[in-house]
Amino acid sequence: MKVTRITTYRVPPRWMFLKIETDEGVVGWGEPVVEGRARTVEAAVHELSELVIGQDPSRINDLWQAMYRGGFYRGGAVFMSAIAGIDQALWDIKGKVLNAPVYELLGGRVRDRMKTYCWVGGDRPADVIAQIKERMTHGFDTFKLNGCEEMAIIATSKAVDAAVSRVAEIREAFGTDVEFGLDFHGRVSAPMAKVLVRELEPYRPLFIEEPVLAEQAEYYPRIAELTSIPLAAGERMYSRFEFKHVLERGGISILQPDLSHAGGITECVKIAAMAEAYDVAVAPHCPLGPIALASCLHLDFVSWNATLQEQSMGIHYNKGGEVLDYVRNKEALKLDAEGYAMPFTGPGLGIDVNEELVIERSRDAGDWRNPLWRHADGTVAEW
Ligand SMILES: O=C(O)C(=O)C[C@@H](O)[C@H](O)CO
Ligand SMILES: [Mg+2]
Repeated sequence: MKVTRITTYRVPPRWMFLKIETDEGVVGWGEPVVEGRARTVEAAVHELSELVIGQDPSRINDLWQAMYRGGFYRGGAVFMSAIAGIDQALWDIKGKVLNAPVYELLGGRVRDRMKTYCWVGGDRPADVIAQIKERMTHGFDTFKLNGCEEMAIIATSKAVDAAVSRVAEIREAFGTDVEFGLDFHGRVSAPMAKVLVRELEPYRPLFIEEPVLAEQAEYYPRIAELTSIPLAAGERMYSRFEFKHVLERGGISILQPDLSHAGGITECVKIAAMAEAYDVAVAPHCPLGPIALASCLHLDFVSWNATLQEQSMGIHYNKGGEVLDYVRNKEALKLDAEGYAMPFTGPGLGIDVNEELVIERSRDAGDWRNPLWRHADGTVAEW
């Protein structure tokens, strides 16, 4: 079998799907994207396709190494997201050829179902109590929200109080009937992270995500020394070679590799295994579409230390498109009454992509951008 063509489709709300065709008619789908830089990743995919077209799609490991090492420069959000989408599609093809779900090809399931969580609140966390109540009617009991709005490098007590009181309200309203992660989203400086983790400690959030920016990773162990709240990070790290430093330094209890940013299934399964050796959990990051989510779930089903799966159904970013829109076999991503995902039964990634709708929606995909925030003094603020 040979790869004959790689096609990319930018689609609403802010995703990109990739289709790999072969000379034997087997097709695989992937989801490469850097949110807000879809066209850049699209260009990277088509440059990398020179290494894939004409090749045997079954040789995923060799194709991965060629894409990663073959261009001299490596790593980073764009290249690793492009590789991720191609990798996902190659696994999809392999599973279809061998008539097995990807998790079977990776050694079979360690669990019967996978716990998921959903977002509440938006860029600026608001209405979280009402949204938690609403999501609980659908069986969710685990949530994530942004921990704060813009946060100055040395923030005011008012800004700290706003972050803490929101969490206090959640505990006041739901007690321990709910669990929730707080996403600092890289908005919090190292000095303010020390303040916030101490103030938040009494409310026991399930985890604090991106307590500081990934480029401040040396602070993870220092912040971890100040709190018992598990720290989580990973959505802006892109390969084993970045995650290894985090594991060696310590401080992070939950790694959150993104299957559409960190080199795909091939790379993230290795990251999950590395994390297990350090007694660190994995909770794959996934604010994206159905193919990304399916890729995460195949990793979850074979990783003993997978603890939670982010899924973006109803996330505040999904304007103009929802996770199940592009999926014919919507039942494959149906969550049970307690918010768990079930093992796929179909071959490959287990997602039957509605290609007609993808093509139609790709004609007017728009170019999603995250907002550029600024502090009151006009300086750029971390979004
Ligand atoms: O889901 C998360 O944890 C996020 O931090 C969302 C962020 O990754 C946006 O997707 C960036 O566009
Ligand atoms: Mg996040």
